[in-house]
Amino acid sequence: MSAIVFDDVFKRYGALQALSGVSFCVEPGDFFALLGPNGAGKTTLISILGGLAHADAGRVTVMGHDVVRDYRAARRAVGIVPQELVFDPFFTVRETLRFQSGYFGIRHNDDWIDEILASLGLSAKADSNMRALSGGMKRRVMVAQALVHRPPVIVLDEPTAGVDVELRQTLWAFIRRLNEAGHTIVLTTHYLEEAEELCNRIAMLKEGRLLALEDKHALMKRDKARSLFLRLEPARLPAALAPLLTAERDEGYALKLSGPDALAGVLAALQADGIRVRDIEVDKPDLEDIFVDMMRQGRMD
Ligand SMILES: Nc1ncnc2c1ncn2[C@@H]1O[C@H](COP(=O)(O)OP(=O)(O)OP(=O)(O)O)[C@@H](O)[C@H]1O
Repeated sequence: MSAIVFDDVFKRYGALQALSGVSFCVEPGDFFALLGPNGAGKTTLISILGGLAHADAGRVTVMGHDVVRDYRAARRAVGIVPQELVFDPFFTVRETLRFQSGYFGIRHNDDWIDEILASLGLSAKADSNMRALSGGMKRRVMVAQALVHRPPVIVLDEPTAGVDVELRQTLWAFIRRLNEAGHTIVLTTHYLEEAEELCNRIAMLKEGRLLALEDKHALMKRDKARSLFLRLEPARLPAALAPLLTAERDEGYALKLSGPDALAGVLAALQADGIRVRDIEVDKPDLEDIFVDMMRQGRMD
């Protein structure tokens, strides 16, 4: 059984088609990234998952529970960390978390609450009022709140937007531990390096459609384009290589290669013109290059 299933999900806001038939699954134990530019429909998908919005058509399940017909069970199976800070300013941090536990019918949850507070660096703030916390601390509470009922699936909607490096590291260390303990994690992020570092599967959404969904390593291998930087002696690029030139800098030439095999052709062209290579660097594409490329092409797989 998949942890999450989105099956042909459509959602329209007035004239705007926010989701146009999105289908994909997240498997148990995945650390899954949902990427896409502003307005792609990521938050809309997550809202439907959490029962905060209804799909016009299609089906969504969490741990086998339909988010509409089996709302309560579906809701219990998932913890969602929202993008916005939503809280009651008059409660303390601990009260907020106890209240949230009560919402799920869980009593005597203080041991787990203490563990979450400690893992998120919030122990010293347990008795502070929410309104007295800094923005970063409030965001930690949002994360804690999503975890009080120990959901098997944890969804984080841009959890590190506007958050300092320290919290980012604390948060990811904790989320990683939860993933290792068997929790399924889904995150939306604009920080591609975060997705690259943490996630094992990546989906890309654009204008309400899924552009790609792949194992991270397959995705990174798929786009074989490499960039090459050469310093030459004499400093002259053979005419045959001019179409590959992307920039001249630092007394050298940056070339775009169509794949790893293209390197042999470049070297042969240099040799034919009697040009010696003084210096050579080959860059692997990172996720950001691939992402930008795919978004530009609107590639549909
Ligand atoms: N309640 C709403 N009413 C009208 N339009 C909405 C509503 N919620 C979202 N939209 C629109 O639906 C589209 C998808 O929005 P959504 O928030 O899901 O995108 P996103 O991928 O999460 O973007 P971001 O990265 O900016 O958070 C956008 O064009 C947005 O303006």
